[in-house]
Amino acid sequence: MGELLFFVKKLYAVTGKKLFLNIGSMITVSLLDGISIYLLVPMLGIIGFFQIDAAKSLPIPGLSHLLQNVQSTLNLPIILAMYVLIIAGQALLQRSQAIRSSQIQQHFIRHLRFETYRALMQAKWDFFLVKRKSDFSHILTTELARVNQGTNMFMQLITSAIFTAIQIGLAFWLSAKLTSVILVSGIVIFVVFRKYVRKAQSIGDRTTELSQSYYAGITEHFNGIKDIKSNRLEHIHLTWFHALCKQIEDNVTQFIRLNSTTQFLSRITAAVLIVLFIYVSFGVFHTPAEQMMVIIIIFARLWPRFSSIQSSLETMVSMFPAFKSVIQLQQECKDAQEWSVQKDRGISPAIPVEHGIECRDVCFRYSNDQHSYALHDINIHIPAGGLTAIVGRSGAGKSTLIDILMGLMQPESGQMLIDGVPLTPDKFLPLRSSISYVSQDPFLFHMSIRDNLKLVNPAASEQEMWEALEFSASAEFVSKLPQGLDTVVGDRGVRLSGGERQRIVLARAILRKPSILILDEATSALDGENELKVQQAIDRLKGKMTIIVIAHRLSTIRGADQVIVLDKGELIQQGGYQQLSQETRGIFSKLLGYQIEARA
Ligand SMILES: Nc1ncnc2c1ncn2[C@@H]1O[C@H](COP(=O)(O)OP(=O)(O)OP(=O)(O)O)[C@@H](O)[C@H]1O
Repeated sequence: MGELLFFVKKLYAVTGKKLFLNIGSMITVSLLDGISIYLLVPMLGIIGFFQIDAAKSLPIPGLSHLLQNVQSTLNLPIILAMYVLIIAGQALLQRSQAIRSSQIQQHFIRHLRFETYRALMQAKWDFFLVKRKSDFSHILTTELARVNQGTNMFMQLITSAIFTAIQIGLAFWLSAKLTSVILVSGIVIFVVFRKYVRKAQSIGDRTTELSQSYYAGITEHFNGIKDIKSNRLEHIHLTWFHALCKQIEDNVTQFIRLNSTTQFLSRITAAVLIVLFIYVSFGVFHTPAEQMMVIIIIFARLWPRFSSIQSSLETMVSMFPAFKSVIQLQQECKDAQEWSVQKDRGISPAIPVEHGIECRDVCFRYSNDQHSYALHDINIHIPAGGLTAIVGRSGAGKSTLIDILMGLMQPESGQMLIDGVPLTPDKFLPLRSSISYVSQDPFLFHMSIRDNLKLVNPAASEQEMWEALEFSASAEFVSKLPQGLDTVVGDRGVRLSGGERQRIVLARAILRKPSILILDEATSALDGENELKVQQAIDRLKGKMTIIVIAHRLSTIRGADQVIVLDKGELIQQGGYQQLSQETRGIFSKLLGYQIEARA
């Protein structure tokens, strides 16, 4: 019940007055429907089906008088025409109400979809480190589709509920005793059927679990398809997939079985009730035939609504877990929102770095229950306009340091300063506006090279794009592609080699004209010749921007103004390339020695 209320509140918050307007038109449609049934009485009276004493048979103040007048003053064609007019008016209203219902539903889903996506986009980087990405896709697709279906059911439910309430009201007016009998039976059935609604909700919970596993599984498998195929792991994944599909099938069958059971029970109950009803009306209450007929017509139309209310309720309730997971994700994202996102409207003015970036006593752990620190007591100064290289063994903390330098994560203690001014969370986004970052695993979108480049600088001219490609030693290979700049690179850039992909991403980073360029193993996939070209181009950038490079191949950082050596999260050496290579006891010269040995 709490969930239903929360859902309705949210629906109202998003759709506002439209929801009430729709309910108003539902009431009108139902009233017209009732009137059209009442018109049957004078119609049948005129035809001579039975003799009507409206005052006795339809004891509704005003209406009986009106019907008697109608019967005595109007002839059959006019009553028939009125009937058609009312039905046509009702159909017209029903049409616009159906459209409005769908608009409300679509507006609500669009809102939820956008709100969720925006919340995700505005969440901090650490949030993504602890979450499964497939869960986001799952919520944004499957779960929202279920919420859509549930909202549709909700609209149907209120239509049916209003229709039922009005028809019951009319019938009550006509015969309070008979209607009470039916109403009490209806309420008893509803209470008895409540356990089916609860069961529907638990099936809904299971649906969420299963489809989450399905999404996570297939996303992971297709991300690792090369490993699966090359290591002959297909059968393991097929077995998993087969078992999960079977569970999904069983779960759906269980829901259908439940739904059909309630439908079945409801039909049987309807038949028993009608029989009882006729017996009680004739035998006990001696109800007049025409009044009986109107009540029977009303209930014959009403009962399917009763069962559809039950069915809609089950479907709607089975969608609540999906709604809950959408709202829960939104809340988690809001709790993890970027510090400065409220003030930032997408385009933050870049922070110019004139003197340098400094880390003062920076400590960082990925989680509070970890003993070891990924970074411990880091004190460094990165001069503006210079080339700083960060080196160290695998797991030393290089990428973590870069993430902190980019304001993606906040130090647990200590602080970062830009030109001597502490970097507060409200400056994280402006700082990132001045950075171009190329990761270890460069990412290209499934579009043309041109579109990939223009992503960061939509106004870039043809010449600027070719200059950036020239910088990253990719102009030659791009010009040889059959479609040149318009070549589509495939999913994540799969149609290019690793080295080509890296070079395009590098061109994209340069095209942004950043004041800080961060390269995390950005030339690792290049051959010697291209790496040298890129190296020389980076050296030429010195003085124009602040460059920070993470490199495993130490030969690529010979031109660095400063080398920072990390080990197990600690800063263990800092200085010029030549200076560190001569400190024979230091880790840097050891690492250098291993690499010379490996090449020999
Ligand atoms: N998301 C994470 N959650 C928990 N621990 C992490 C996470 N990412 C990194 N670590 C840990 O933090 C430490 C530093 O990792 P980091 O990725 O910064 O090292 P690195 O020097 O960049 O390594 P590599 O050269 O292999 O990329 C490692 O011990 C690593 O296991």
